[in-house]
Amino acid sequence: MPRLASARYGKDNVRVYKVHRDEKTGVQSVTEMTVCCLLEGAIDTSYTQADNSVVVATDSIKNTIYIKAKEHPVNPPELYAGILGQHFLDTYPHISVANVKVVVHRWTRMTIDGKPHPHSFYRDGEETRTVEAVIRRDGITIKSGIVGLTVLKSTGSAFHGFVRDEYTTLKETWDRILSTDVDCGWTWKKFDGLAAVQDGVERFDKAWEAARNITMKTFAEDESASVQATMYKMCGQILDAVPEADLANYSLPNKHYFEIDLSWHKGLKNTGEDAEVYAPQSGPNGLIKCEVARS
Ligand SMILES: O=c1[nH]c(=O)c2[nH]c(=O)[nH]c2[nH]1
Repeated sequence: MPRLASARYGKDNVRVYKVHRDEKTGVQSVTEMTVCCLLEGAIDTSYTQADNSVVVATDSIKNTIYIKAKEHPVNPPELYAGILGQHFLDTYPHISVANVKVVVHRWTRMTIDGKPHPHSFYRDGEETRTVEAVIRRDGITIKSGIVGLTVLKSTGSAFHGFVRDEYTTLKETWDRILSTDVDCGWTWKKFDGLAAVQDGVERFDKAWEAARNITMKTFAEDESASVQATMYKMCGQILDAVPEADLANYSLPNKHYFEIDLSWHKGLKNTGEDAEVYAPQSGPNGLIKCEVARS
């Protein structure tokens, strides 16, 4: 007999937009997010015995995502994720885990004639702010992150001293282009419950801002010996800046820019110190990951 080893279900790709209108100033603020909410619990019979009596319909889960966004703040996303997940545990005794993922998309306020515009915004990149929360009756775990922040430095990056053997063609370099799409995260120490998430809620925006600044400053200023060495430094700085986080992680593609030998055309010099025109590669790319904990 087969055995149901694990199961979760819910609604994915629920797109939500919320506006806040400041009646006094007329200034409006907007949040756009994509939400995934998957439930676990005593739901096995819905799979094994076609028993729908234990199923909170995914359509109802979608409705709940909208209703909780109306009833409660959606910022910071860590708080909204906690509120949404807690609702399912409080409402349905047979549900024991809510897995909530929130992806916040950028809408940056326009500056028009030097002034912040009260109700117009632009998408200044595909970078998102992410939250993965797991809500259980004995506590809430939250991982926050930044995904899709594309960065490039045109110098200040080297890569040499790596293994050279009969498989190696890569030349050592003391000066290369470094580019990546940042995917980084920081995992919060477990919260006892929703009240603990709510208490000192400003920690979440502060950590996000710190992680973003650390990522960009270290990327820009580090004389990088490798992606590995630079990302490890970033993780350490995030752990210093966010004392309530006990893990920091990065996953970084190494997006290669190849030199082009143009010497065949009138002896044009375009390699080594003369390199100016490069060929950006869409793949293959390196992919380098690490997770750093407190010692
Ligand atoms: O920073 C780097 N790390 C590597 O592991 C690696 N491997 C490679 O071919 N180029 C690079 N660059």
